[in-house]
Amino acid sequence: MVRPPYPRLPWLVRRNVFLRSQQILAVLMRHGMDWLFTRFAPGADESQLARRVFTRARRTPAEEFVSALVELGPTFIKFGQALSSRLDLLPPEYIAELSKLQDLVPPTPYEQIMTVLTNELKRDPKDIFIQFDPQPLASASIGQVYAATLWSGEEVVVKIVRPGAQEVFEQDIQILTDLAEWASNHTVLGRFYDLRMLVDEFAFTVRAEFDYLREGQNIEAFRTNFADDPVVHIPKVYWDYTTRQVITMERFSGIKLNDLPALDNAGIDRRTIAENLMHFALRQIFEFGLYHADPHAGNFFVQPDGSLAVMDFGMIGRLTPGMKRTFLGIAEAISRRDAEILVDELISANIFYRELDRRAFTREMERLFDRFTGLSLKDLTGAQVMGEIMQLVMQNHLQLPGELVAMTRAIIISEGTGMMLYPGFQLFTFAAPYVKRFWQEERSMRNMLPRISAAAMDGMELTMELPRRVTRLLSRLERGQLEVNINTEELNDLVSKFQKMTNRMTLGMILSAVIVALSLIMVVYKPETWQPLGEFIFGFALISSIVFGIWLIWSIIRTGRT
Ligand SMILES: Nc1ncnc2c1ncn2[C@@H]1O[C@H](COP(=O)(O)OP(=O)(O)OP(=O)(O)O)[C@@H](O)[C@H]1O
Repeated sequence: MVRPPYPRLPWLVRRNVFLRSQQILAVLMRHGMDWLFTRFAPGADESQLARRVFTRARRTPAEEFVSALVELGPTFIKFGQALSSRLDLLPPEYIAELSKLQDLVPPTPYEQIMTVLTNELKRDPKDIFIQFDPQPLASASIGQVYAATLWSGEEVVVKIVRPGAQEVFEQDIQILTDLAEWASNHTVLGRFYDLRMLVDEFAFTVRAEFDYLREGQNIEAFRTNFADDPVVHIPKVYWDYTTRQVITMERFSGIKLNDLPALDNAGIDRRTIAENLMHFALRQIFEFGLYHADPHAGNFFVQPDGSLAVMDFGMIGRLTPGMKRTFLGIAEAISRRDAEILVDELISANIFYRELDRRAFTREMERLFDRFTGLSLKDLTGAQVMGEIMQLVMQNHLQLPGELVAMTRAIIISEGTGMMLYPGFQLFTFAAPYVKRFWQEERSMRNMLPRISAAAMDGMELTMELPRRVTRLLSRLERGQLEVNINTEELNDLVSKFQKMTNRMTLGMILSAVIVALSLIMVVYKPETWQPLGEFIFGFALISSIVFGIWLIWSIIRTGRT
């Protein structure tokens, strides 16, 4: 992945960064999270570390983790929210705690927000809005949302970035990046996961959320995709009143999706709402490859006919056709209970891992499928199946691509809301026609032709290149110049073990030599002829040799290399 450049901070800010780093470390330690920084040592494993935390903390480690994030402020709360989607990295109890995180922060005073609005729109807001409610509809970590009315009478919401929020975010990101860098080289967590990539992905997503022009473009893309869909409504963006830090869009009304009593009172069929919600999720993924990555119930207003008005397009996921095929490959492997194919698909999905026992992983997956034997897909929920697969992925220290995990999470959240609305809702049954349509589209001539022609071009290129490459290879082989570079972690481990062994042997030989030399000196020179200084040096050398010798024997016994 390309690392987005982050601005080099001036000296004064760097000083603040230093102070903030100290504060962050202090908070983490106070919440019993020093295990995060446990230095890498062969044999250490996270379950031992987690147990240590259990014995130390009054609350569960997951609760401690979340309260530390809350104490550290908006960037860390957002980081926690991003981590709550990482079903592949964290155990379910952490995901459950992190999902409760809300970034509701005390509102920035109205006057300060108005200054941003005036500076951004370069006009007095009174010239644009006939009415502007000073009480925010919502106050999140990035921006505040206000209800307003344009002079034309159109009802809008105006989202305004909080002044200074991005500076604080950049400062915290620098610290998180430095921590991730250090932890990658020195800690147990860093041994298994690409922490730097995790922070980079997070920084990339949140930076995008600070850019309302981008959010406006996302909304436009969704409006185009769902223009002909009667059950999904996407707000209109007012571009004349939209800048990087201000976005003005159509205001929706309706009943929030999670307000079940209000939905029942209004007599709206809950099953229809659940199906509309899942229809929205599946069309995004299988048809457009562009999806709302945060489809929690609070982001939808239900209309009287059961259709859905969608809000909050800050977090958007994109899927390449390849990623879509991988996802469907995974779904097909699950439906056929074929562990081999499932592992193949996961591995080909560009996952990150440092070490993987593929056979053991496949066996564990087979065991998982055995547990599902006798159950049809109709009896299972997506959350159950994906949750269990993600558990195995986590236990084997695999890190899936962020897009794949975010999409899985989006489906699982929609399924959860669907089941809350209508307990009989079945994801797999409902999704089947969407999947079928996707495959038909995939295998249609229109889609196959470009892929076939690309493959044919690759094949031709290879055929033309092949004789030259084979000749070069053979001539190198004849000259004995063929070099093979092997650079694996295991080999490095082995080399370092050999070095340790050699060092010990050398040290042992030196110690033996010193002890033999000292014994000879004792025999040749009579102790009564010695000066006090000589006695001292002799005694010191003898005691040091004995201590060293004992340490050497003890360290050999400890590591079991006798
Ligand atoms: N188009 C809209 N019509 C009506 N209300 C809206 C609209 N957009 C946003 N809101 C209200 O403002 C709230 C916050 O909006 P939104 O989620 O877009 O802001 P945000 O700053 O991205 O917040 P968060 O960080 O929580 O996602 C929504 O839950 C909703 O109540």
